[in-house]
Amino acid sequence: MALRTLSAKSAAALDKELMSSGAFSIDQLMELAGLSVSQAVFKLQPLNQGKRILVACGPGNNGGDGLVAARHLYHYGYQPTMYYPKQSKSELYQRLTKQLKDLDIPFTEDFDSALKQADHIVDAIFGFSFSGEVREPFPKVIEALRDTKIPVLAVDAPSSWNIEDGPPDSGPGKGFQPQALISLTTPKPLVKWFKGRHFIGGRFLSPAMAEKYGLDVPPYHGLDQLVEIGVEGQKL
Ligand SMILES: NC(=O)C1=CN([C@@H]2O[C@H](COP(=O)(O)OP(=O)(O)OC[C@H]3O[C@@H](n4cnc5c(N)ncnc54)[C@H](O)[C@@H]3O)[C@@H](O)[C@H]2O)[C@H](O)CC1
Ligand SMILES: [K+]
Repeated sequence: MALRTLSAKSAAALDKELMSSGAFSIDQLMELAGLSVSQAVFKLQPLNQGKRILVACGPGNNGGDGLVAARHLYHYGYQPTMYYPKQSKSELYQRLTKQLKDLDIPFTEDFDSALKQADHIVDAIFGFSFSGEVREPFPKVIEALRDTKIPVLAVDAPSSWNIEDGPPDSGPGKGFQPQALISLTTPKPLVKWFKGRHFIGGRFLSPAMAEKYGLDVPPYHGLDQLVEIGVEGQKL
């Protein structure tokens, strides 16, 4: 089983195609992506080992995956706290945010204090559309993720890593190596530099679409919305 990687450009093209000829809405894709993220947290952080999950969300769809994951985590019995400093005004994000507020899930602007009270962190800041130097207000957040001893699950990419070239040589993300990563749809080239536990999620890829992009449909089992890569028989 070889899961091939997809460049940032091809990942964006596949996303677009899923939402045009594939007839999916962004809400659907994000719901399934976020559901996968929540299942990865469930595997990495059993409820009886600490329920406090700090979910750091960026301004784009990677952040949206974090918003969706937080809702599922709440329903599983976790206590999510949201850090979402650059909130999108689009209707989808307003709805996802309201759904969390209706569950009394707290939103904080004080990332450092929230970090001190977290058992696990979800890095949903930047995904495949990240480029260049990390802009405000995120440099100090990336630094904190780099330096913390609390485990971090990165969504689609460790935030601040270049999608093609991996970890940055300078800046706040230099030396950031999260404990776990969940790649959505398929891994991006940066996984070559990633050393932790690696999951694939986003269980919506059709065999025809996979073939068109030269990918394999990951070997999902039963009800699972994710598959761990690098465990026996599923080496990348
Ligand atoms: N098919 C799938 O796999 C799906 C994946 N999803 C997730 O969507 C992201 C990609 O989302 P996109 O909105 O294209 O971009 P990002 O969230 O990665 O980031 C864009 C956001 O970030 C800002 N930004 C970019 N660079 C910087 C920088 N250097 N400093 C600060 N800010 C920056 C930019 O301005 C935008 O606002 C993918 O990775 C998955 O996680 C979908 O949820 C569903 C389908
Ligand atoms: K991320």
